[in-house]
Amino acid sequence: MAVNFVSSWSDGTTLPESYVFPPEKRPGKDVVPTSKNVPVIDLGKAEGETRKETIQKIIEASKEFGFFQVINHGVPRKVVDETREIFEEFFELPKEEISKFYSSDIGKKCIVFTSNIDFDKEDIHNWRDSVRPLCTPLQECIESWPEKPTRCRKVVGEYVREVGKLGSGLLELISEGLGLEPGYFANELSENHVMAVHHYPPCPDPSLTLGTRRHSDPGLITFVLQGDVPGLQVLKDGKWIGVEAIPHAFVVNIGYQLQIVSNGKLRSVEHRAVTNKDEDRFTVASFIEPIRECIVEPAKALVDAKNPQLYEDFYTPSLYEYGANASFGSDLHMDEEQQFLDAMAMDAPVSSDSGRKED
Ligand SMILES: O=C(O)CCC(=O)C(=O)O
Ligand SMILES: [Fe+2]
Repeated sequence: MAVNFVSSWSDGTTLPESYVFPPEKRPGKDVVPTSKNVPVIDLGKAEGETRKETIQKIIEASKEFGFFQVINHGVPRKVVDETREIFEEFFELPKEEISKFYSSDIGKKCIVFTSNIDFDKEDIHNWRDSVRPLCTPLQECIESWPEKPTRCRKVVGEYVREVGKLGSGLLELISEGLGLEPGYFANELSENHVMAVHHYPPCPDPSLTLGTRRHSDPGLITFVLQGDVPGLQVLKDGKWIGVEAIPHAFVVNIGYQLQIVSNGKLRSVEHRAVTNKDEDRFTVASFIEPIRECIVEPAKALVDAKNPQLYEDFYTPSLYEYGANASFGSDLHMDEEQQFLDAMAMDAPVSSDSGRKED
């Protein structure tokens, strides 16, 4: 099947109309500061005397920005470098090879898409091509991942294991920081792991389009390898700030199910990725999230007379009713996402099919 991958038709000189965002959604020509404000946290200090202080930094950053970066995170450099190389090679394979994975079936263990999973239904497209391997259960998923490049399954399998360890460790620090019992997240709340790897080819006019449109992530927590080409921007007090590209660091952000579990203490913040004129940009996102059939609710320990429960408990399939593209690992459109959070807010009218469902 011939697929409209940006990387196959773009010669870097023309921006088709269907990639031009309406004026209010475009990045425009304003220079966005690549801010050092998004905290960089040294996870090497998460043990011993500096543990408390490190946890404090994580909680503060998650409240203020919904974002932070981690260094000394324990994922070996070799695994990070090889994973990036594998995906760069993947996107360079003949398009017939990549197209074998083209599908909008989000249940498939590995799909490739361009712009978004629902490309055909979109008015405006994102300037990107993506591959989305599911990772749970890992052994079963690996068998459906690409066999080319040859080391793909082995290397990416290792990457998923390492990022899984990092995720569990960080969630443990967060649960301690929130005052929850140890292991609060070490169950079905964090059992599902999905990746989305994006290729943003050079774009003739980055002021008019976006690589990834404005969204926030629906899962629990996300880890993004940005590499050395910046492009990720975060909304802070109504303004966009750029996230500095630190090779080998992970950008971490809070998904809105963690916002709900933390009863609004931690924030899931909107972000987007801009394109650039000169360089290919590759990012590797790992989404850690609740299993598909699970009750998600504000932690009881965080609700009391002074801190009323802010969100309804909900059954995860209800989240998927907020759009065909409510597939974790892809961007939910803002209106769907806002509808979901509004419906879950305690004082909002909850539509009959959006709340918790009985078995
Ligand atoms: O590619 C990026 O910089 C961000 C990607 C992202 O936000 C996502 O996949 O949810
Ligand atoms: Fe995202």
